[in-house]
Amino acid sequence: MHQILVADAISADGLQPLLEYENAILIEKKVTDPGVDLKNIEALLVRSATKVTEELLEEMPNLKIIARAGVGVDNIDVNAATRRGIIVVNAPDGNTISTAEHTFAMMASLMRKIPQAHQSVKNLEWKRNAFVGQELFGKSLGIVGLGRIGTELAKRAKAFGMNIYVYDPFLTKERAQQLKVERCTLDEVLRQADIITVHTPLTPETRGLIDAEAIKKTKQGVLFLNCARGGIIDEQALAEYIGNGHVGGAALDVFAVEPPGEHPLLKYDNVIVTPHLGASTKEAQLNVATQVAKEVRTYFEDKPVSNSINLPAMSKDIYEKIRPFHHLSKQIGAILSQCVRVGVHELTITYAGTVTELETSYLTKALLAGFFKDRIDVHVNEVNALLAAKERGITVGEKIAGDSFGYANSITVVTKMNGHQFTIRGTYIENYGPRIVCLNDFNIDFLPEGNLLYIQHMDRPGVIGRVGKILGDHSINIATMQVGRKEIGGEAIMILSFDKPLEDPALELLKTLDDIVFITRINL
Ligand SMILES: NC(=O)C1=CN([C@@H]2O[C@H](COP(=O)(O)OP(=O)(O)OC[C@H]3O[C@@H](n4cnc5c(N)ncnc54)[C@H](O)[C@@H]3O)[C@@H](O)[C@H]2O)C=CC1
Ligand SMILES: O=C(O)C(=O)COP(=O)(O)O
Repeated sequence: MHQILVADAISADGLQPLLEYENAILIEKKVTDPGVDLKNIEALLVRSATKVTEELLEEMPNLKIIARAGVGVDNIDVNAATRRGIIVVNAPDGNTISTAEHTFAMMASLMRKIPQAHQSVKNLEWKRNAFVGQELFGKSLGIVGLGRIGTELAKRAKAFGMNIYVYDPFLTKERAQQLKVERCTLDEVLRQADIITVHTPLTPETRGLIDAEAIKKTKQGVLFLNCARGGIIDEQALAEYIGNGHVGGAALDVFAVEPPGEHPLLKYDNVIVTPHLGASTKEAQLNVATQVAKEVRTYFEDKPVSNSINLPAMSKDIYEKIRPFHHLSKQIGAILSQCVRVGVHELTITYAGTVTELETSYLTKALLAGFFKDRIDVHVNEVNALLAAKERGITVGEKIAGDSFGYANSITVVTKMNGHQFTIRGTYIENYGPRIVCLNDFNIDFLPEGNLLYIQHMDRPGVIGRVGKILGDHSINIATMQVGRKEIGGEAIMILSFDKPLEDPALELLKTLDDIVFITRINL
């Protein structure tokens, strides 16, 4: 049973895919609640409230997947999760419309002083002259970050007759033309806009993007909106420029520290605020909860997740195509690891034939995961495989080649260690399955599954018979046997498979046989 901790307020309706999943138990508690057995939790579902720190991950050794029911993952230490092989997924588009609408509502409220007027009437006042506002029509809106939310906001602002100036280093000219927005530098946005709104993620690059220097460049009376993340606009600088009258007001849904407590910005009448409500609609919460619940279930059903922050995205169709090669790559890695029981410093993986049409970097990671499994005590998967290799000083190279050795496809790994090298090649044959077709430069053909024995021996009469006798004496039934050699009388290999694992006594006796050069069990 997979234990899933729902640590923040996530829509119960949206969690249906997990509630209906017979292999999961849902625990709705905060990570700090007494009695939560963090050690056994395999999936953690959060919004922005729970801070998923390295310290928390330390306490969760069985955690496999963190699902963020929303967009921003700045509350999650993604690097620490990646190092531990924990997949991080989010729900990137479930709350786009809600957040764009909220930003628009904040902008309109700020321009027409609705919250202040509302409070005044509630206070039994009727001050019509105190709340004279401004029209949105004809004003310049500066958007910093034209992603999903920025784009939806731009469309709505266009409909209200606003002129849109955008700063987004990743925005192409074509996209800007299509959306009828003006592509600018940050300085141009700062100088031209009547209202400036930020819609970037919070990253080291965007933290303090709008600081005192930036605010100094804006028009007198400019208005600021932040419905993205606290900290993108420097709060101290904003408070200073509202205080000196240069900035005409601000609408804030987010703060650097939430809740903000006694914050200097809260004392100004021309600052309107909401408690991080951008995504708080029934629709958005249902969307994001459903998205992450499906992702977690998909993960536990051993299928590819779609919205991972630390894994490549893959559609179901692509996954179906890559699946046999993914399995083959893992098996190649595992065979390699069991054949080469010394430290390696280089792995070069060459893909040829039909497999090159697929995402080979994903296969490389799977191969490394197979290689590190049972070799190191850290759980290695596609998420942290490259990091694990780097940390251990293993250079991983990936090549695409034209020659697939007569097969429709091939994956060849050349491993280098202490002046030696070891080569393994596999292929996937449609309607037949995965095959290892070369091992240590010997051509061979075996199915990479089950309990195998790899023997390298001198090609002399009687060797196979003596091996068979020892196995027979130990009541070990040989299921399959493949042999290969380079030349008559030279070295040869045999790969045997058994119905059950080969026990030590038989292996030790086999090692004593003359003409055996190398022998190792391979358990897959
Ligand atoms: N208030 C709330 O409840 C919500 C807040 N958010 C916040 O809004 C942010 C944006 O969400 P989406 O639009 O869905 O993300 P997105 O990834 O679609 O868009 C982000 C945009 O920012 C741009 N960008 C990145 N670095 C930049 C930089 N240095 N300068 C200018 N532009 C830069 C990117 O090119 C991209 O176009 C999220 O990261 C999240 O923090 C999201 C949902 C709800
Ligand atoms: O999706 C986001 O990035 C948000 O900021 C929404 O946060 P929330 O899930 O409402 O805590």
